[in-house]
Amino acid sequence: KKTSPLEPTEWPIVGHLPGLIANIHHFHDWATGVLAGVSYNFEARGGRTGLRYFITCDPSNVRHIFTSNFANYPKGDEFAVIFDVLGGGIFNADGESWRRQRVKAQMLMTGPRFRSFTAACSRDKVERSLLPFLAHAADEGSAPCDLHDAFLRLTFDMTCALVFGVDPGCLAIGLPVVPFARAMDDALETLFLRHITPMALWKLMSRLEVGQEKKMAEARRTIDAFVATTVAKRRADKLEQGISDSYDLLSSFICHEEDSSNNNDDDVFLRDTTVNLLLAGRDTTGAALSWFFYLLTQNPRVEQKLLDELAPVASRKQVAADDAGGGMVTFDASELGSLVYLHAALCECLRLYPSVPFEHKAVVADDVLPSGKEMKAGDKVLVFSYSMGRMEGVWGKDCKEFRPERWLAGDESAGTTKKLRYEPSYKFISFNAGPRTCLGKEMAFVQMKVAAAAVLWNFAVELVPGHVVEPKLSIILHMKHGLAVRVRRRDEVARHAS
Ligand code: HEM
Repeated sequence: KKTSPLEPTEWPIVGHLPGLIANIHHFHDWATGVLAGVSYNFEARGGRTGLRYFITCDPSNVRHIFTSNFANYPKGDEFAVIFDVLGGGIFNADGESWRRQRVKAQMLMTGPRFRSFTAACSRDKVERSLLPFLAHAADEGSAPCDLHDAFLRLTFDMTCALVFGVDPGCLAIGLPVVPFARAMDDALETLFLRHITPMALWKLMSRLEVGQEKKMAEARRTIDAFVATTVAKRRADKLEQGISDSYDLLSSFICHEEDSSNNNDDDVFLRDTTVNLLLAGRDTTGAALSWFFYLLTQNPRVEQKLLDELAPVASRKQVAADDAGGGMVTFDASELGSLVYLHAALCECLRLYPSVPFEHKAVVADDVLPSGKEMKAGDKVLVFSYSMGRMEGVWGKDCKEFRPERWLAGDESAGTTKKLRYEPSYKFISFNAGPRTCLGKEMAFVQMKVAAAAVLWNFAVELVPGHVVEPKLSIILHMKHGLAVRVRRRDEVARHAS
């Protein structure tokens, strides 16, 4: 069966699976084409395998699911089983457990103390690790470097420092293999495959520890061991010296523990919370930075406009940087807060390449969506953020172009200062929408701005000719083949022309 030419054929017994398998190598773009061809809504059926999802990228449905009828669309038990590595942490939780975790995490993450810790950590890590790493790559001459890997290492170190209070040093020169970081990558890859493999099959593979599930089992052991060691160390710190001066989230959670006799339950809570926060913070921000620089290599006009915007801030700092000997400039988050074009360019990047390309929801009670689709209790919904950012009906005819200007209101030529245009979250869903909106959005912008501004100002980045950049199949929008680039110091190229 097929109702439109862009829709995959539905076969007896196996449903849409042959179409999915044939297009899995370019899954996100294929799914976007299908959704565009069927008015943004599609029911994917896996025939007798039992797989069935209602897939949507329709803003009116998104608004309904994430906000207006939020209580009817939790994450659901089945997804908690798929994402078992996250335990009962905030990403997996629903109802009262989710609400309590959210309140606690929000209290710790939005306070001024943690905010300034985030800003200081980000700047410090960029100055002490990212810039020296890129300087080393630039001095090496013609050898390409993988900027995607570098950004993931950077954000892993940054997030570990914020969450655990330890810097694993992933971005040290020589790029050491860090088993914990590798384990997180393996886990994410498996989580995607579990969405498209019948549950009975992947559960059997998991029990037998074969195939991809073998990797998952090993990853889980590595993650659990790392967290257990770190929690034990932080507890020991607390006993020995008190850790009230530490700003990282783990220390804050330990300080807020109500009953110190209940260490076992607390350890499970701390394990789940920290793994969730690490996943939330590391991969999302690292992936976004990678796509941002990929887009800049393809759009020199935007790159120049960003340099123009940075120039007045940088010129105040250049002398100090030259005096210090290195000649490289780093920026504080407070200096970048007013740069609207930088903010717009990051939003535009996340519109085209949302770090979380799809979201999942379950249906509690029968309901009718604004598109007219009847949902039954127990149904599963996938909301495709990647596709939503590329729909003409949502973003206009130029929706595939990288054009930060779409985020700006006001006309400089007419004397009005540019300011950011508000886009509702049910249309720009990259940070989720409604009560479950990303808790780290502000923190993510701080990290991205500090890293992006420093790299942009100090280095010219060029994509290695012929290198193919495309998304990887994962629940986070990583790059399948990395981002192979050559970097040069800006003072060796014509510096900041305008
Ligand atoms: C560019 C960077 C980021 C993007 C695009 C992003 C996006 C998202 C999205 C789409 C969700 C919803 C996920 C889901 O429910 O399945 C989410 C949730 C969340 N994010 Fe972020 N995020 C980013 C950075 C961060 C950072 C740095 C943190 C801090 C550690 C963070 C903390 C969280 C938390 C705690 C939630 C769960 C909220 C809840 O369920 O109530 N995020 N984020």
